[in-house]
Amino acid sequence: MDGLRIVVGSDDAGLQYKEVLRELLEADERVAAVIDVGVAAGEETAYPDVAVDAARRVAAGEADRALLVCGTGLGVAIAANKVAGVRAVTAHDSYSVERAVLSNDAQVLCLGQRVIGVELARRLVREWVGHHFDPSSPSARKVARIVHYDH
Ligand SMILES: O=C[C@H](O)[C@H](O)COP(=O)(O)O
Repeated sequence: MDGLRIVVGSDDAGLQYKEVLRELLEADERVAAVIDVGVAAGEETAYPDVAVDAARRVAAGEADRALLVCGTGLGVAIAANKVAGVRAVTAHDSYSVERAVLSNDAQVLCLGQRVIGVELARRLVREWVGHHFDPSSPSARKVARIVHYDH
């Protein structure tokens, strides 16, 4: 399997975790490329703008996945889901992260810096990179129904 191309992004409330998680992904041999869409320190871009930028890159095929961080992981998910073809989830436990990929073929994982500790965030991201959707699984026809409602 080819390495993943992953977009990372956050607002100011998620910046610290975004930096930590970007470094973790850059050091992961399962990851081919990491594209950072901000924010940088001192920037206050609103979370919907960062999330939609990242989601559009996934929808355009520029990246395979996106990892987004805000205070709760909620706003970035709501915004990313506005982009047709993108399935973004907020997940703060191991099982949900697994099922987000295996059941929902979600390309975007959203985390809340104000919700979980950094070590849990790191663990969830390491696990997330190891999950891959199986298009021949029984879940595929359900995901196809989500895709149907994109149009
Ligand atoms: O979902 C929104 C995020 O948690 C964001 O980082 C903080 O948003 P707020 O400043 O509107 O609470």
